Parts: sequence; C-alpha cells; structure tokens
Amino acid sequence: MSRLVVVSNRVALPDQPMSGGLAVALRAALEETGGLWFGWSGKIHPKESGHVHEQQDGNIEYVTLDLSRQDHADYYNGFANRTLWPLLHFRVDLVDYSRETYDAYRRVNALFADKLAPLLRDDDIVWIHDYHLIPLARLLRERGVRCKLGFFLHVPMPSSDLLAALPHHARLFEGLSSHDLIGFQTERDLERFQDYVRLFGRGRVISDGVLETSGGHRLHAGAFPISIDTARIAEQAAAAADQSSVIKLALSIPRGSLAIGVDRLDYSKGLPERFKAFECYLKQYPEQRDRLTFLQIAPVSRGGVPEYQALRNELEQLAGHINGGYAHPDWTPMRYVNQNYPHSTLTGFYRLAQVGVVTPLRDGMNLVAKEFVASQDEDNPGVLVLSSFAGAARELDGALQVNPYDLDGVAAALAQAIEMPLGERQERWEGMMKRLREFDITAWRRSYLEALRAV
Ligand SMILES: O=P(O)(O)OC[C@H]1O[C@H](O[C@H]2O[C@H](CO)[C@@H](O)[C@H](O)[C@H]2O)[C@H](O)[C@@H](O)[C@@H]1O
Ligand SMILES: O=c1ccn([C@@H]2O[C@H](COP(=O)(O)OP(=O)(O)O)[C@@H](O)[C@H]2O)c(=O)[nH]1
Repeated sequence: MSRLVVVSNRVALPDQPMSGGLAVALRAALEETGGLWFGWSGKIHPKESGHVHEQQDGNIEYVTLDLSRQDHADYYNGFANRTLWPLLHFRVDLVDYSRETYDAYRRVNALFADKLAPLLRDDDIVWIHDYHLIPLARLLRERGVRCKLGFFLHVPMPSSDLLAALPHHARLFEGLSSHDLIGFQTERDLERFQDYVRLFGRGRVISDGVLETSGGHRLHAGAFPISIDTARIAEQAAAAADQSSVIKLALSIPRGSLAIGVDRLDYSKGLPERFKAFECYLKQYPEQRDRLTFLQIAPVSRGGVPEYQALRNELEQLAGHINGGYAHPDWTPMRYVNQNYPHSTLTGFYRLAQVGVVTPLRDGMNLVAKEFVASQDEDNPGVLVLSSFAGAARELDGALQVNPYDLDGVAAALAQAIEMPLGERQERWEGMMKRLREFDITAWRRSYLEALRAV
C-alpha cells in the first residue's frame, strides 16, 4: 500500500488547539490511514525560514518548517490571506495585490518543494491542500518528483471574471495542471473552474471532469464535499453533558432557548450581518423576546491582517450596541466570546442549542454546520439556519436556508426555528443526519484518494 503524504500550510500538531476545518478534517483523515503530514510549523523563526521539526504521534509522522517573520507577513498574511483569500471569497474589493507578496508566496512554495522533494518516494500518494500551495506541484515536478499528485481546494472557486482580475492569474493557475486530480468542495466550484479553463486558461474541457491544458496535458477534476467524523461527534456530544463548562452554560439559560454560532473571526463568515439580523429579530418578534439567548463563539483568526482587526472592532461595537438596547438586569440577549474551545466542549454546546446559526457570505464547506447537526439529540433536535452560500447548503437541505444579506429573512428564520414543532424538527434532522452518516470524513478521504489512484 502506498504511503499517504498530506501537505498543507496549517498542520494540526498533536496537543495544539484546532480551529479551522482543514486541520480538523485532515487530522481525522490521517488518523485512519497514517502517513506523513508536511507543512508550516505554526512558528516564526527569528532569522530565516526553513528550520525543520520532526515529530511522530501514533501512525502520523509530522515534518514542519518554521517561517521567518518576513515570509509569514508576506506569504501567509500577505499573498495567501490578503490577495487569494478575498479573491476566492468573491471579495475583489478587499484584494490587496503586490508583486512583493507574490514573490514571497512563490519563494515559500519553492522552499516547501526543496524540503519535501527529497522525502518522497515514487509510490507515494501526495495530497496537497488549499490556496496557499497552488504552485507547489509544478515546483515538485521540476525537482524530479514522479509520484501521483492531487490537490484539494477547501475554499470556493469564484467566477472566472473575478479570477481574471488577479494580475498574473494565468501563471498562477496554470500551476494546477501539474496535478493528476484537482478536487473541489461542490459541483458549482467545479463548473466555475471549468469555465475559467475555457475562457481564460487557454485550455479545453474534454468531458465533465477531464481537462486539457494549452500544452496538451490532461488532468482530472471533480467535486468531493468534505465532511466530519459523524459517529465520533455524535458520541462526544452525548457524553459532553457531564462537562463542567457545558453544565455551566445549561444552568445559565434556565428558561428559554439558546442559539449558537461558532466561526473563526473572519469576514467571510458574515458575522456583522448575523449580529444585525439578530437585532432585527429582537425588534420584529417582541413576543419571543427574553426567550432566546444568542451565543457567538468567534476565536480570533489571522490577527495580523488589518481587515480582520477592523472586523473585531466592528463586532465588539455591534454586540455592545445590541445588549445596550435590549438587555434586562436578568437577561442579556447576546454573548460574544473570542475564546477557542475543544471539540469535546463545542459538541456539548451545540447539543444544548435549539438553533445553530451558520450564515457565511461565502464558505467553501463549513464544517460547523455539519457538526451542529451531528451533535443533536434525536429525541429533541435543534434547527439549523444555514446560508445558501455555504458549500454545506448543497447537502444539508433540511436546514432553514437563508440569504445572509437579507437581515429580515434571517430574523424570520430564527423566529420560525424557535416555534418549529418537534415532528418537523425530527423530520428535517433525520434527512441531514442520514447524509452525514453515509458521507462522513472517511467516505470523503476514500472517494478522493480512489479517484486519484484511478487516474
Ligand atoms: O489556517 P488558518 O489561516 O488559521 O485558517 C483556518 C482554515 O480556514 C479555511 O478553511 C476552509 O476549509 C474547511 C474544510 O474544508 C471548509 O469547511 C471551510 O469552508 C474553509 O474556509 C482555509 O481554507 C484553510 O486552509 C485554513 O486552514
Ligand atoms: O473554538 C473553536 C472554534 C472552531 N473550532 C473548529 O474549527 C472548525 C471550523 O471549520 P469550518 O469548516 O466551519 O470553517 P473554517 O474555519 O475552516 O473556515 C470546526 O471543526 C470547528 O469545530 C474549534 O475546534 N474550536
């Protein structure tokens, strides 16, 4: 059996807190197969990039690299998170492009290739993840790597006109053609990529899922929606009721209902719009007031990027404004928490909640939506309010689907969720849970790797 080598910028090193779906999902996938996980150590080196750390945990070997302060600023905060991230989330207005950060991005990818290529064997299966590492496959091929190379994009693929707004887009995206298989979260993402190849990439779509580049090279592309370890999450949620933080939360809401949101503090997650929609709900449904408490957990993410700092300030003001307007001495409508929680606690929080609120403006998948469903009590399941712009919306059709820009629509969905009769809640939940049981993290990994092996 060939060895699985996973490559990603973010690596979930043992005993580190995880927030971010990529790390959560890849750890779950690698725990089953074992293999090598290669990427950034999460550390800044005072002098230079490239210092290597090696670590073994069970059947997973970790090889990670430090980044210098400059490379971290220009590659991670810069080109990856101020250029590609907004572009791929349809936010051209936030794209900050500079040749300096693009050079750093290529430089760090070349460093990854230099360190990884000597570790690879011809019968390895190498699975590269996400927008940080688009040029890596080509750089590995240039260093003589011959094994199968696959790529998975965790974020949305925007429409081709938006991609074409990026200077040097052709040079960047041509690099993807060095893979044998490119995976997307949804069929829509795949379609938009095929459009880009035809309209701007000088390539051809031979048949659905088979592409030919301008140089005549053929590669495969498909949709592989990422998922969760459904059975484990359901077990954790049922066991979490004994945890002190879960008990304390339950005791703090003696009457009424809990709505919960859990997101990295990121502008793609639609948090200001969500807070404003909650305010609309409080205003428009006074008869339900005092019954619903909204808990938003939002661990700080990419704190070195100015747009994320501005978002944090905005959310603090909005939360203060809502509580100032509606709180009573014995009830506060909003609880806004920047702390990061382990899954074992989060699943207990999800299970306590009557409503899960997942309203990103754009999201590749959104694992929180799936975790919320998997954590529910089958005898009394909560209701998921889900943005139709999350990749998860394709599969979670039992959710109340909303347009996150339509604040009145989100407010109405919250009110509907609170009033929804048990029978309807169960029916909606069962359909979604069936899908998550059948298509869990193992099925995702298998379906992608089988397709890659078959190429
Ligand atoms: O590594 P960070 O900069 O801290 O960011 C965390 C991760 O955010 C993004 O996650 C995406 O992957 C999820 C799993 O496929 C998906 O559900 C979600 O919609 C995406 O936003 C990013 O793509 C990852 O690279 C980051 O590690
Ligand atoms: O305090 C937190 C907040 C989030 N998460 C996890 O981080 C992941 C977020 O993934 P998602 O796909 O929803 O969004 P991303 O952050 O990757 O864009 C989920 O597994 C969450 O349970 C966590 O472990 N602790």
